[in-house]
Amino acid sequence: MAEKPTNTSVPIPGSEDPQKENIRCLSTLGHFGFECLPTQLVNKSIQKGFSFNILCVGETGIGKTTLINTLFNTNLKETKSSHFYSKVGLTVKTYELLERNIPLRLTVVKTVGYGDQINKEASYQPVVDYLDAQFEAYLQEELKIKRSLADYHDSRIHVCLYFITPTGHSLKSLDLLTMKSIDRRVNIIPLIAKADSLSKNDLQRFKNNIMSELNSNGIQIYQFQVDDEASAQVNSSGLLPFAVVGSMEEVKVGKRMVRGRHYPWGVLQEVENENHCDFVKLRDLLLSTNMEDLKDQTHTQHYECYRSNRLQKLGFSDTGPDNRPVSFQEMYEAKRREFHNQCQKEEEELKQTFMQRVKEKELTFKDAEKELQDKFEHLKRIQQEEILKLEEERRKLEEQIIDFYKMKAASESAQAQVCTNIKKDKDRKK
Ligand SMILES: Nc1nc2c(ncn2[C@@H]2O[C@H](COP(=O)(O)OP(=O)(O)OP(=O)(O)O)[C@@H](O)[C@H]2O)c(=O)[nH]1
Repeated sequence: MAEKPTNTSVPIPGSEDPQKENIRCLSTLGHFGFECLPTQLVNKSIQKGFSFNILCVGETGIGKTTLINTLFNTNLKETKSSHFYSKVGLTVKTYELLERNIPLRLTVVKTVGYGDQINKEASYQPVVDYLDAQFEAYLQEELKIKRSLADYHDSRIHVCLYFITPTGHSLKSLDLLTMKSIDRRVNIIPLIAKADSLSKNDLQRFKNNIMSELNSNGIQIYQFQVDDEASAQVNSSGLLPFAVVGSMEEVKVGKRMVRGRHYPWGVLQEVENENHCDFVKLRDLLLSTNMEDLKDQTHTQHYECYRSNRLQKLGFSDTGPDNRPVSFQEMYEAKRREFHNQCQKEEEELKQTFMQRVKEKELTFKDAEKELQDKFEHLKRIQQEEILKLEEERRKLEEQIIDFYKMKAASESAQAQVCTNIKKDKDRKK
């Protein structure tokens, strides 16, 4: 593309026009040219609207819903969950919020029944699976030929608010297990929930214990961006994890109405008083200064990590076996060849196995045939012997019959002779 001449007036040394020295320079009242780019971006973003996805992980009744309501100063309708679920579940709800004409599509994902089971693996696995499923859905959309990423509802989680039970001691094994398994998948911000139940000294000790446990277990939590002074301080000032108190209850203090928790003994815990808890710091850092960074980190760090692992598992890589960079086309061709060779190899192996089995079967059939033939010959021999025996017996029987008839004839003629002789005797006597 041809470069357009620019309108900048950089004076060339020695070329000052003495006539122009008296020209007045007026600064413009409006904005012109590309200095309007940020305005264009702002207008476009407002038109498009913003979206933010929060995952709240914490035990049942730890104050997840109350804190989200307090953060967004709204009343997101939630049903209370029970302690008797057989496994951990997740509720996903999306709300359309508006603050001074800035639309925000807020998705709140909340654990249900977390920490109520004996099997710890069953408690954190659904969270891990959910995070991966959102990355997978985005990856599938990216890999489509016809992508619609502009209006795609990106459900990847931008931040995980991890609610730590205010025991005052240390983290539970479930906290460590869960955070360890999700820290490469999401930006974790640890919170001490219901911090009003801890004294000031206990709270600071608890915070120190938690941070040293997270460090010693190599758990990576979200690092607030360093180009913002207030955010950068948080990383090293001992403020983390944020001690938060949630409440939507409005109480009159002097002439102003504040949100706070009123106790039976009369003291008031103000939610938005920085001397009472870290709620304001959390809200400022989360919503005012770091929201875009959280989304960036989700895309550039966590999603990128998932994507590269997933593609590597599918056999893709940026370099060949000789460490030479390879293009996607080359990789595709190599994979296709590899697949083709693999198919051929498997086909060959199948053929060999088939031939081997045919040979084996043939041998078995031959053996069986021979066995049958032998049996047949044996039976035939037995049958012939039987026939011969029967023939012999028949012959003997026939001889006996002939003898019998002969004897019968002889006896009949003898009987006839006797009868004749008797008759003759009788006739003679007469
Ligand atoms: N003391 C104290 N109580 C709180 C705080 N936040 C919430 N609660 C109370 O804790 C109870 C449970 O709060 P929810 O916000 O419903 O807790 P949840 O974690 O969303 O509960 P499930 O969704 O049912 O697991 C309610 O009675 C709240 O008023 C807090 O900061 N301090």
